[in-house]
Amino acid sequence: MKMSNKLIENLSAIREQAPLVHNITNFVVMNTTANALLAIGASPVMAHALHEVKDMVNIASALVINMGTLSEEWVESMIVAGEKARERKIPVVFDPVGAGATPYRTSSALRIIETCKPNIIRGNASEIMALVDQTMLTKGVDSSVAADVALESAKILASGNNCVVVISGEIDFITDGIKVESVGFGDQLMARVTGMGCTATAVLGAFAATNPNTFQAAVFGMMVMGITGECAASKSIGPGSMQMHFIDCLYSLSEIEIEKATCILQ
Ligand SMILES: Nc1ncnc2c1ncn2[C@@H]1O[C@H](COP(=O)(O)OP(=O)(O)OP(=O)(O)O)[C@@H](O)[C@H]1O
Ligand SMILES: Cc1ncsc1CCO
Ligand SMILES: [Mg+2]
Repeated sequence: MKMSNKLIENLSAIREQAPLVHNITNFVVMNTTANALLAIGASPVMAHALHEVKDMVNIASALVINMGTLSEEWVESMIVAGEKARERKIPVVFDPVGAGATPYRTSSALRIIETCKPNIIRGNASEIMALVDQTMLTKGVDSSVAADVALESAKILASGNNCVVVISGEIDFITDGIKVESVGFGDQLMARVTGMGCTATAVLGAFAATNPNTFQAAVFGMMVMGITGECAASKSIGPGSMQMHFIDCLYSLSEIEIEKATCILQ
């Protein structure tokens, strides 16, 4: 089967099954990531209370953990939810937002990885490097280096934790420690909208919920992010309209658009 057909099959599975994606995410992106998940055809729920996360994981098809606005109580909820997800064998996707910006973020990210054993870790280059080299500094939540600079760190992180690592940027890299895929779709306006990376992580949750091949789900999720980003940028005059068009393009993304975007890759 052609790669584009497999991607379309994975996207159709999301739209048909509407998997429940449980997000423990940050205050900045709760609304936009819920809208992105709805637009792609998944069913989002945001829930972080310690008293309910186990029960929510119990009915979910994937768990997305994002530490963008972390606090000690939230980290406890993330760990309890992650452990329950492992027990149920549903995919866990982790976004180490701002790892490397403060020691608390870096140590919390490492603790979450250790206990929740995520299937996919998605971050920008600085965040991924900070998880491997603790002297690396991240400028808040933004990367200060290009994605390819973090590739060796991503491989080490993936091999050491038996997971798939995604580095996002102008070019995205996906690795399981041995294989490496790159995704070149996307537009620079994406980096001017807050939470595009968090949206990518949530979208990966929807792909992983409906595709047992985690590596493939990660590649497809990033391809859809990039193709949608290009579609949205072509209709936008700046970050505000970009944010709106991104949701609309995700909703209407068609087989023809996917075929057209990927035909050069066959
Ligand atoms: N210059 C660029 N050209 C093309 N695509 C880009 C560019 N910068 C980012 N992207 C895309 O935007 C999305 C978000 O990636 P980015 O690396 O900016 O995440 P992030 O830094 O974690 O963002 P945030 O913390 O705001 O959520 C990815 O899908 C990525 O491919
Ligand atoms: C800006 C910002 N600060 C904490 S989380 C977040 C959303 C993008 O990562
Ligand atoms: Mg981020």
